[in-house]
Amino acid sequence: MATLKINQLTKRFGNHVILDNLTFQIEPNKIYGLLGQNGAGKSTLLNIINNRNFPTDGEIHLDNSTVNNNHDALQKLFLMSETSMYPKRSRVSDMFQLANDGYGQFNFAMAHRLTHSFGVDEKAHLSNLSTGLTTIAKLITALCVNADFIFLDEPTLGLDAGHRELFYRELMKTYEERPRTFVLSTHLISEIQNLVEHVWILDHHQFIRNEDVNDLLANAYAISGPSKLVDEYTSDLTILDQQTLSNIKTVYVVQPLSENKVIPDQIKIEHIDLQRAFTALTIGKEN
Ligand SMILES: Nc1ncnc2c1ncn2[C@@H]1O[C@H](COP(=O)(O)OP(=O)(O)OP(=O)(O)O)[C@@H](O)[C@H]1O
Repeated sequence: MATLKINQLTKRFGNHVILDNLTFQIEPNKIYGLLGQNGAGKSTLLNIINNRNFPTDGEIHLDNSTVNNNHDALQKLFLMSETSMYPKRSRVSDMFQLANDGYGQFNFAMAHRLTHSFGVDEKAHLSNLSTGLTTIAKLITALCVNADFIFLDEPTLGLDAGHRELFYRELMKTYEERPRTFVLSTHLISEIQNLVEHVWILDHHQFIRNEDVNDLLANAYAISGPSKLVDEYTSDLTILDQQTLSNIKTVYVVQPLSENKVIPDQIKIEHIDLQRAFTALTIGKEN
């Protein structure tokens, strides 16, 4: 299966740079997380990759063919986003039919099963659905469409905890049955930590991280203890974020720690999760 290659992609709105010279690959059969604060440029990036917006500079290739306005290449890509692409009077079943018309081999059996599990009426008009049910209808379409690269922009918008859990389970199930690539852009980072294999963290127009989640987390630490000892122990590290409570200081780092350095008894070093690492890497370093 082909690899998507994004080469020196820049996007400006007027004089405002949104994406600055991004080069990266999206490989087959992998689940990615695209993370970034509000306004970082995640939707813009996904829209450009999916030919719904155009880059100021740069190119996107599926192996050796350009994706821009290339029907065959675009047939392998599907974007589920907040923006509705459907006529107002569409029913849920029309979404499935359109996905079948556009991509072929829509998995209707799975879609019927999922509408039942999520409690969505296939005959319902989209305009009558709540925010959460609209998201569910779009998600079911995305999970059942016949595409090799599926991009989910805010896939859990308006979903309650039970439905989010059901979605994560169904995503894993269909991924195991028919591996393909999923890219999830979401703010619910803790919830996708165990789902995604690789993350891109978009900050200040560029990827500040483009790596496997396990590698990132293997080097993501909270180091705490008496302030003076923490300062001494971390003097050669890049502190991304810190908190002090009474005399106890906690600092956050995302980098390998030297194995040769003696850890004082009063210093505690713990691994942190993806949400905490993300906050340290983005918001933390600004404070
Ligand atoms: N058509 C447009 N014209 C001008 N500016 C735009 C346009 N679309 C997006 N922007 C700006 O580009 C920036 C990135 O927006 P984008 O929606 O891609 O961010 P995001 O990371 O998806 O944000 P969020 O997490 O809040 O959804 C924002 O500052 C936004 O205001």
